[in-house]
Amino acid sequence: MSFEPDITERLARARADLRMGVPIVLNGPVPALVLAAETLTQQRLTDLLALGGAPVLAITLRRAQTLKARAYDGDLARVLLPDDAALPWVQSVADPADDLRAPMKGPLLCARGGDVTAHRAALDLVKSARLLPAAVLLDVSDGAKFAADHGLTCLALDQVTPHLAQRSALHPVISARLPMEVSEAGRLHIFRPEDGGEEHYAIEIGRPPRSAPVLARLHSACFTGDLMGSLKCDCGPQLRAALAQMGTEGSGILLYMNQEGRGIGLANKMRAYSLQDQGFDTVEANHRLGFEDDERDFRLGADILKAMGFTSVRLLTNNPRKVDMMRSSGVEVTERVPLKVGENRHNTVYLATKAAKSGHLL
Ligand SMILES: Nc1nc2c(ncn2[C@@H]2O[C@H](COP(=O)(O)OP(=O)(O)OP(=O)(O)O)[C@@H](O)[C@H]2O)c(=O)[nH]1
Ligand SMILES: [Zn+2]
Repeated sequence: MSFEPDITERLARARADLRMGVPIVLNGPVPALVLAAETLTQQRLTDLLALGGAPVLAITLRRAQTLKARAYDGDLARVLLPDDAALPWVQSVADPADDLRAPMKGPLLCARGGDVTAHRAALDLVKSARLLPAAVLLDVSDGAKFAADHGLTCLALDQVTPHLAQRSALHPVISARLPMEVSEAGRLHIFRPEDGGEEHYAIEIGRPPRSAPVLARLHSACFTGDLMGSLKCDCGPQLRAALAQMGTEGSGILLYMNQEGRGIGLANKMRAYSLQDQGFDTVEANHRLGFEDDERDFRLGADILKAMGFTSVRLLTNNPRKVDMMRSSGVEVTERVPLKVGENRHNTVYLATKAAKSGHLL
């Protein structure tokens, strides 16, 4: 029946459920009930514990390393919930906010052996829902029946896993003229992903010929820097300098990617800022939260360029990963154009950390 949602649509629904604190069921060889740790309530935790069995809190290897929990599963760990687990226990394993003030009393006991496909998919899902990367899972005997009885979204794990590994296709929605301070010949293009995720934008300055390398900037959203004039990073000045250079040259493409906080979302970026207030640097803060230092998929930017007919760029960046990713995605980078602006006394350490730990060019 054509009205039935396909796996892409069901995954979007599952992300929305997890963000609202509603459980989902991942139906594989060992069906599992899944709840995002961040949006778990005491009532749902109590109900989950009443089901019996051995619930676990899945966390990433990064978070496990901070907590000194044994990650027997390589990229993740399954921390066993104590019988009397209450919500604050789940929150303090998932969220590093109080790591220093009230360190977890260990040791945390972790499951080993068995299949972790559901746990891995659950972590992918909560990450893509822009929540903390931690999820509570409980094995249930009949996943489809459990989901139907409780009105929950039920996903077949053998469809979920290959789907999460792919990136979503982006489709052009609309474009319109946008006269701007840097150039009156501006045009804004909107691209929408199929997976229900955030839209990305391309700002075209002038009418760059598709046959020659275009001056291009792959810019990740930074609400604090781009809009609020934050001095903690260099994003706002980089955005304005890139547009100004395109205006001066008379043509260019600025891709404004809604990958806030290097792909972890604004709420998680603010969690990282709060950890930075406790003395951790930008990379350590991401790791303590359970993220990699950079969770962005730059290939989306290459997808937009190609959709617009560009095959070759002069890329405004100090980040060699952006250059590498463009090239491996089939977009030629004829030149890396450095973008050194916006250093101030608040972001000197941030910029030095990116150079030392993330390979940014000074
Ligand atoms: N997680 C996290 N994200 C941050 C922090 N500071 C800035 N960001 C984000 O970092 C990203 C910076 O994006 P870009 O300026 O496009 O990328 P870049 O890797 O610095 O590379 P170039 O500017 O091209 O050299 C934005 O998404 C910001 O929101 C931080 O301390 N933690
Ligand atoms: Zn920024």
